[in-house]
Amino acid sequence: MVETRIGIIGGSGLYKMDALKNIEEVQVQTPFGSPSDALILGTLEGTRVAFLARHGRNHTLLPSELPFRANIYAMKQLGVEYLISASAVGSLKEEVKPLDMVVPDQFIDRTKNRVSTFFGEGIVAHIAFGDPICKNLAVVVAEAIASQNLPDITVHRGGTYVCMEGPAFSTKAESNLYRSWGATVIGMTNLPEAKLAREAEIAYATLALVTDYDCWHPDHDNVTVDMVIANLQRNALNAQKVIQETVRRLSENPPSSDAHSALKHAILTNLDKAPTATKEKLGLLLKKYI
Ligand SMILES: CSC[C@H]1O[C@H](OP(=O)(O)O)[C@H](O)[C@@H]1O
Ligand SMILES: Nc1ncnc2[nH]cnc12
Repeated sequence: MVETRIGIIGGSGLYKMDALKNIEEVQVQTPFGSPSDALILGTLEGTRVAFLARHGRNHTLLPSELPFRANIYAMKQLGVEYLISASAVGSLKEEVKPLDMVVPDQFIDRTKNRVSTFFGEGIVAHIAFGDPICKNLAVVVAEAIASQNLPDITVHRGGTYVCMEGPAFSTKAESNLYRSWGATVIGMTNLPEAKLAREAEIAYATLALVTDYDCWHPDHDNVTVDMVIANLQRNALNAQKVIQETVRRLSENPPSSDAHSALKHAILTNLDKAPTATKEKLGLLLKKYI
């Protein structure tokens, strides 16, 4: 059921893409359960894409409750090879201001108790994750932002996204610790999402939409949901335009990606000796290697 090569996961405040045409809602079932919501197949800039509201269209799922494996596997089942992750983040740097956009190139995992792999049950794999974001896809996203010439909005290329567990926001001690590490932005959802995309050999890049200065900045109030949503609403149209331009560029010239062969040197178990049930469950991921 190859429907599209391009997937979009909309984060907080981005629960739909207004520009999507010829919409079809698809309830996708996966071996890892149901995704956060129906996948919305539609045409954007003449290209078929799959859109998923990360928290559900009514924002009913906490970061800790997200069915990360089902979300990524569902995208894989639809044929997705490039995944754009839109995410609301807090800024950890003075120069990264609310409403700016960041295309990170690194993550620090501060999540707890999240299942971060499709593997196990008799099949062991260790993907390379030194460069967790697809460099070539990240360039397309960054160029798409720059092309919009958004007034008073800066695009920051590169940077480190700290992924915390949540749902409570950070303490000042945590926020300043992350700043001392040189991290750029903070969110609650891009891991294990990016790890699972890599295991699924899907190129992944984040469009991080800065909504606040978290709780460290002496001249700004501590982050609240109201603050995040208000800034997301101010930036929602810009975010959709950026995603639309990214899709246009991707469909014109899909970049190569190391992610597309991520499992080639990662599977440790001799698949001839692996449990049949697990091979069937992971069939979509393993079909090139069996
Ligand atoms: C509403 S503020 C916290 C919430 O927003 C971000 O979600 P997403 O990454 O899906 O845009 C953050 O990760 C938290 O889930
Ligand atoms: N300050 C913050 N911390 C974690 N996730 C966020 N999403 C938006 N702002 C955030």
